[in-house]
Amino acid sequence: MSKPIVAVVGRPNVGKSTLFNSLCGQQISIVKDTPGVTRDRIYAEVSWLNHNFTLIDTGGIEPDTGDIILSQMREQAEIAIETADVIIFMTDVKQGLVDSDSKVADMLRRSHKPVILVVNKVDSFEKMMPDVYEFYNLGIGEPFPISAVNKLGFGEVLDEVVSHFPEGSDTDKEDDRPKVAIIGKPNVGKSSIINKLVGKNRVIVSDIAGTTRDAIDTAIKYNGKEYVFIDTAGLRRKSKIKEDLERFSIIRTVAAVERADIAILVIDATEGVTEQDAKIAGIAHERGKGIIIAVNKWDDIEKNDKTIYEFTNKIKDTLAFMSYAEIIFVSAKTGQRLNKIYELVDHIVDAQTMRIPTGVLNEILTEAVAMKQPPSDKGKRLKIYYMTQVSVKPPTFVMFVNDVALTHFSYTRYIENRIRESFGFRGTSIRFINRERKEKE
Ligand SMILES: Nc1nc2c(ncn2[C@@H]2O[C@H](COP(=O)(O)OP(=O)(O)OP(=O)(O)O)[C@@H](O)[C@H]2O)c(=O)[nH]1
Ligand SMILES: Nc1nc2c(ncn2[C@@H]2O[C@H](COP(=O)(O)OP(=O)(O)OP(=O)(O)O)[C@@H](O)[C@H]2O)c(=O)[nH]1
Repeated sequence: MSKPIVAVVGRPNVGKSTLFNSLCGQQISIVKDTPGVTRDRIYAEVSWLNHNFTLIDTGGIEPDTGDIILSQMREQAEIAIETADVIIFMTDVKQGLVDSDSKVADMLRRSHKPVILVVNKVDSFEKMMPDVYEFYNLGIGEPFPISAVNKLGFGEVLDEVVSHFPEGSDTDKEDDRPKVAIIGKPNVGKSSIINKLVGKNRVIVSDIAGTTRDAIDTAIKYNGKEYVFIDTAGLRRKSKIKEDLERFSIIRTVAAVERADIAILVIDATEGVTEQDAKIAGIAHERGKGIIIAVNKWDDIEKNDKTIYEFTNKIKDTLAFMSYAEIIFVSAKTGQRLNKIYELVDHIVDAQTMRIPTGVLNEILTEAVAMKQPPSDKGKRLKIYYMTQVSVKPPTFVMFVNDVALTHFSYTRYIENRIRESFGFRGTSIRFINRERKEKE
């Protein structure tokens, strides 16, 4: 399932943050013990009618001179054109039409992406509409007046946004080739890995159904089967601002991971695992994607018989929130163990789509509860009546309980571990939903 991406572009101070917060307010989910990029508010999930999409704020830090603003807006627009299905171009009725708006509008028009022109700070539609019409001059269509602060005009804008989504973008595709995003910090060897895997096995990529992005996808045939690799490497941005570079790389990662079943997080063996790796890994984890951690440049470090063990421990420590991830040690230079990636991808796809019969699941639950009592609070004990698997990719289980307030993260984790001991589910996260049910048994 690939969710559409909507990017917001606009000058500093036009109200992007306000729009973002008003639209996403309660919906920004902070996943427990995930190092959250969501907290930096670069992207968030939005639901409108029957559509779900990822909203991205391309705006970076605030520059202080006109020149920098323009060059920064160009970068924002480029990143939006590159990654988004629909672009919201945001302007400000109070500042009026500015020269840099026109230049960016030209860029967006040439991209042939759907662009929705939004004019913010129209706090009174009645009084300010004449000023809004001025924005027709940008030549990118009808301006939509909104007031981000007062949440006015959102319905019209969102209707317009979802009307541009590619047909069937939020339903499952008939394309059943595994889709694998290669993610990681700059310079860890993402392109080198893809290039080595390609060797002589590249096949021409046909469009992945439902996407309008000019993606850098590579289809590779291995053992008679096709795999699609989605690259986030290259395209080095010229920005001198470090925060912007990081923001852009996060946006591209979100866009790639959104379209993938599995993410390969590439780590540089010569640098070890870092907080930045954890941040990038969190993007795939939050989305419930399959995960392979590939420790690359394995040829380039000194090793003894404990090195793999020590490295594995360090990864498990820094990336404790995804202990289910598969870990491999590879070299894009020598090709060492690279072909094992296909095998792991196949296994993970199986794990992501595995369905456990309710009967078997409940045998495990009964045994788990007998071995360790559920938590209690103020004399009342949690009861788990039964559980059932409701979906796949990632495997999701509903637990019917007497009182949701009594459920506890650590006990759910305990149940998860019991389930993993029985069924593996290697390489994929699994999710639990607690649902209250009237006591009757
Ligand atoms: N009157 C009015 N003010 C608004 C509205 N939306 C935002 N503002 C104000 O405009 C200012 C800038 O808003 P932000 O949301 O921080 O703008 P931004 O585009 O995210 O700015 P950067 O973070 O610099 O890119 C704030 O003082 C907001 O309160 C609106 O609908 N009406
Ligand atoms: N020794 C060694 N060097 C490697 C290996 N893989 C990549 N490199 C080197 O690491 C550098 C970065 O490799 P790239 O493949 O460009 O890295 P990337 O992650 O695609 O980088 P960005 O485009 O910045 O995102 C290059 O100089 C490669 O030659 C490896 O397995 N062993």
